[in-house]
Amino acid sequence: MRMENGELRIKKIAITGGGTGGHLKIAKVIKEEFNKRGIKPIYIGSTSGADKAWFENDEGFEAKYFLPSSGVVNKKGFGKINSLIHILKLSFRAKKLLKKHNIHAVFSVGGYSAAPASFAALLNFTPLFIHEQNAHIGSLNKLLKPFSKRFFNTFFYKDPYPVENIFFDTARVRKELKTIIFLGGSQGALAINDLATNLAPKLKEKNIQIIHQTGKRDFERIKNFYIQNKIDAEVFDFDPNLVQKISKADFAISRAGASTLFELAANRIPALFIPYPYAAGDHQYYNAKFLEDKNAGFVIRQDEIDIEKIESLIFNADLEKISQNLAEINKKEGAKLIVDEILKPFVD
Ligand SMILES: CC(=O)N[C@H]1[C@@H](OP(=O)(O)OP(=O)(O)OC[C@H]2O[C@@H](n3ccc(=O)[nH]c3=O)[C@H](O)[C@@H]2O)O[C@H](CO)[C@@H](O)[C@@H]1O
Repeated sequence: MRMENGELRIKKIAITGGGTGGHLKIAKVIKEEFNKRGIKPIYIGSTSGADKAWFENDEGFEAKYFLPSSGVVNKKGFGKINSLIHILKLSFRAKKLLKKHNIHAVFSVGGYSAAPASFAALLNFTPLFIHEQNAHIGSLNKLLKPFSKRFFNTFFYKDPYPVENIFFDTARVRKELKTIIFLGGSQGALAINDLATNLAPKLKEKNIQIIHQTGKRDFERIKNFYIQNKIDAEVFDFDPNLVQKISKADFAISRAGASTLFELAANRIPALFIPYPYAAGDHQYYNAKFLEDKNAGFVIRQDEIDIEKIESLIFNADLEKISQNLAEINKKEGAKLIVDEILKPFVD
């Protein structure tokens, strides 16, 4: 396992977890950092959620496994007990996979999809590294935290949040509002879509360009709205190259999922966050509050949306000041630091 002649000889890593885009994005960025170092990790995710869609055809992994794991948090009574037994069985399956690939470290991004391989790591005495994305610790991460070798988090421990370097490389200080972008997170958000359509006439009047990510469910409705109202807008459901859209904009109105939030911060684009109200522990609100407290963004709860107030905020915000303050929120090389830490025992 040790390094010989300055070279890392054995480095077998498993990445686990997913469910939604926010978790999967971390898994992807970390995988790419391992790939840069000539390491192809294995991936252990779930058949539920978006894991397969993101990684099934990803050649950056040596092998991919999708186990039938699902959440236990919202279940009660026998349902909960059955789910726990099911996870235990899957953990033994994952344990065999870790053995088969001779895995030296497991990196988890959390979520139900991470449960089997994380428990398997503990059963095998394999070091477990956890990345918690949010300002409120998820239930699986809370349970596993005391057993983890390292627990990464930007809000509590100031670890840089791993985002693709391109968000930093295309960053610029915003000074004037010419283009606005609406973002609903990996699945889109009806509340953000409705807010956008309410603001659109005023934005048109002020000659402000609109970019709008709708999510799949609401794409047709929103596209038709802009056509019917003769408002020019760049509308899309999901674009894997989101940075290209964000970097063109001068202000964002967005859900407060952690990956989106730190990508926006890296690009130094001022944002108004409308947190998803049902996120566990209200974590999207606390994610956004972290920025607002540093004068690096705004947060308004979904049930407190007031169009006039929001118009006034958008048109009067000191974009330059916020954009400058955003420089302190996230630092480049978040993925590099995590991978360095995971590989540390194998480097002299
Ligand atoms: C409802 C809910 O609980 N959502 C959680 C979920 O959010 P969600 O899955 O929406 O995740 P985030 O907002 O954190 O990230 C979305 C990711 O998808 C990417 N993207 C999005 C749109 C697009 O068109 N193209 C694209 O590539 C973004 O660049 C970003 O990297 O995981 C996050 C990370 O744990 C949490 O903070 C969120 O609270």
